[in-house]
Order: sequence, then structure tokens, then C-alpha cells
Amino acid sequence: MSDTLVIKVGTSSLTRSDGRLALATIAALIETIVDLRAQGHQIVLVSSGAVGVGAARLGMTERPKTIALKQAAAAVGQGIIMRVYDDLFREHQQPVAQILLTRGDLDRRSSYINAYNTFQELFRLGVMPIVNENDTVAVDELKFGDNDTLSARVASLIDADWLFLLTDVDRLYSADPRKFPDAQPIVQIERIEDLTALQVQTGGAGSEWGTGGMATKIAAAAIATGAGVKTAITHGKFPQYIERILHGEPLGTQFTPQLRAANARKRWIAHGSIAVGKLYLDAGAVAAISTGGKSLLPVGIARIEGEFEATDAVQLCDASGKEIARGIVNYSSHELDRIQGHRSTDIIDLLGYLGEETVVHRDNLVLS
Ligand SMILES: Nc1ncnc2c1ncn2[C@@H]1O[C@H](COP(=O)(O)OP(=O)(O)O)[C@@H](O)[C@H]1O
Ligand SMILES: N[C@@H](CCC(=O)OP(=O)(O)O)C(=O)O
Repeated sequence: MSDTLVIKVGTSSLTRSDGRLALATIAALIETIVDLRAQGHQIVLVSSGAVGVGAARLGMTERPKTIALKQAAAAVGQGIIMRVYDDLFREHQQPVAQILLTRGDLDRRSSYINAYNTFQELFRLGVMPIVNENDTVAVDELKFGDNDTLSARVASLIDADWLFLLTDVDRLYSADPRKFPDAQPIVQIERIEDLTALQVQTGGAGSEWGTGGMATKIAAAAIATGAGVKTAITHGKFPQYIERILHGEPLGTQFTPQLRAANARKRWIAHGSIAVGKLYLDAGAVAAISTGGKSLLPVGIARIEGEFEATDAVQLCDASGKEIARGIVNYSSHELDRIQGHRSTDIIDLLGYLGEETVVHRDNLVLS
């Protein structure tokens, strides 16, 4: 079975106590990822460490406190991290991509869709996406602030099956095991609310170079499981545990996902979007979408109503104007005026540039 996995690795796993890279751990992580990919899994790596590694390169002995200094350190560290990943993945003939995101990028519908399309294209190309927060430009109100939350939002965006949060403890405990050696291990959480009953203490900001501590991992698990993504907190030193967890072993702390009625994006399209245009489809396109689960191609559009931009929500209707579905368009109404009724292969000649093959991709389409 091939799954889509988001693997988040924290600063505490990637670096040693002096802030330098923990190369053995990183190499083990990369070998695990390469093996998992060879088994057919799609993987996104969310990697922290830019601030910590940059600070170490600049000779700082503690995590920078001011925002400007953190952003400067991240700008130094991000390049170093990507160089190391690229070097090691290259040994396995695995191309990598850097994706830097801020919260605004996933809150805004247009950039959310663009990010989604980019991930899909990278998967198609066999490239390994490596994500971090865009620390150098993120301002307070547009920050995830921690990569645990970012990884959960990415997992929800790409409809991942699993989110693995790799850290420097083997699992969640009833309290910080460093301070409370008697803390009880927690193996399985069916519902996030159960953590309250278990009176789990998550302490403060985490280890010296990390940011979130356990609190943000639990918040991430809540977002991910709410979007139907199975979540596990496990030890970054032993990335091989990921495969064992996939085989059903009770390692780390595992969070049961809520039932997946429809994915987050489709819920947004069905209930949150306001349709600003109407596409009238021919009978073939109506059938392909209603019963065939297909994407809408330009050739199936008979008429366009309304003015809209690419990434707006539109109604898809049959010839009588009855709504059969809703979706997010990849083209503006002006572009569609030129390509409607034509084959996707003609788009480049008609528009002068190559856009998406589909007008509404089936992942961005919900039947009414
Ligand atoms: N209830 C808890 N169970 C396990 N670890 C906890 C708990 N509360 C706090 N922690 C601390 O959280 C730390 C991991 O958080 P953090 O340093 O932010 O990791 P990362 O860099 O991997 O994101 C652990 O080293 C541990 O000391
Ligand atoms: N974007 C930051 C990540 C901050 C963060 O969440 O760190 P961690 O708690 O170690 O996952 C960096 O690369 O340093």
C-alpha cells in the first residue's frame, strides 16, 4: 500500500547540543525516506533547524532572541540545511525541492491552491519536497511560529495519510520526562480531548534550540487528526521507527484520526466558497464529472457566465443551468473565453503560455 507521509523533523533531532548538525541522524533519516519512497510512498519532509544551524554558523552560543536576529540566522541556516539535504539525497539520485511557506500562504485561497499544485507537480516529477517556514519574511501575524503546526497544515493541504513528528524524546509522556522521571508514557490517543483527562503537562518552549515543545506537537496532532491524518510523535534518532509504525507497531505516541468525511479543501469548496461564475458544460463533461470522477477540461465547456479570476470558486452546470458541482478554476473567465471548447493541448497556442491541463482539477471539485 502506498501512503502520503509528512515527516517533520525538529531542531532537537537535527542538531547536537552545540548547535552543529547531527549528521548521523540526518543520514539515517534520509536512508529511511529513500527506502519508503522505493516502497511507493509519497513523502514531504518538513525540516526545522534554520535558526539553530544559522546561529551556530555565526558563532552564537544561544538561540537568538530578537526577530531580526532570528530571521538573519534563519537566512544563513536554511542554505546550509538544504545543501546538506541535497548532498545526501543526491547520493541516492533523489532530487529535492525547497518550499518555504508562511501562514498567509496557506490561509489565502489563491496561494493555497498554488502550493497544492506545486506539491502535486513535484510528486509527479519524483522530487522530494523539503518544507520550512519562510522565516526571513514571516511577520508575527503571518507566522506559523513553529513547524509542528506548519507540518499539520501541509498534511491537511496534501491530504496526507500520516504525519510523523520526529523529536528528541521517544513519545509523549504525562509530563516532561526530563523534569519528571516518573512521567507515564502515552502510547495511543483516540481523541485529543482525552489528553485533558490524562492531565498531560507539556511545559514551556521545548529544548534549547527547538521552539514549540510538546504543546505545539499536540496542537499539530489536533489539526492533522481533525483533517483525517493519522499522527505519530516518535524519536528522531530512530527514523526507522516510521516504517515499523506503518506496519502497525505501537511505537511513539499515535493519534487516531477523526473520520474523513470529505477532505479539508473539499469541505471549504462545498461550504466555504462563494461561487463567482458559472460554467455550462456539454453532456459529455456532465457525465464525466457526475459519474466518472473526472476533472473538467476546456473541451467540455459550452458557455461561461460571470467574471472571475483563476483560483475563484465557480458553479459547474448542465445545459439547463442546474448546478451539478462546484470547483476552483485554474483559469480566469477571460482565459476561458479563449480556450473553451478546445483541447488541452491547444492551450499553449491559444493563450501563448502553458497553463494547467484542467480547468477544474477533480481534487478541487465537489459534486452538489
Ligand atoms: N509531556 C511531555 N512529554 C514528552 N516531552 C515533553 C513533554 N513536555 C515537554 N516535553 C519536552 O519537549 C521537548 C521536545 O520539544 P522541542 O524541543 O520543541 O522539539 P523539536 O525541536 O523536535 O520540535 C522534549 O525534549 C521534552 O523535554
Ligand atoms: N523555521 C524554524 C523552525 C522553528 C521550529 O518549529 O523549530 P522546532 O520546534 O525545532 O521544530 C527553523 O527552521 O529554525
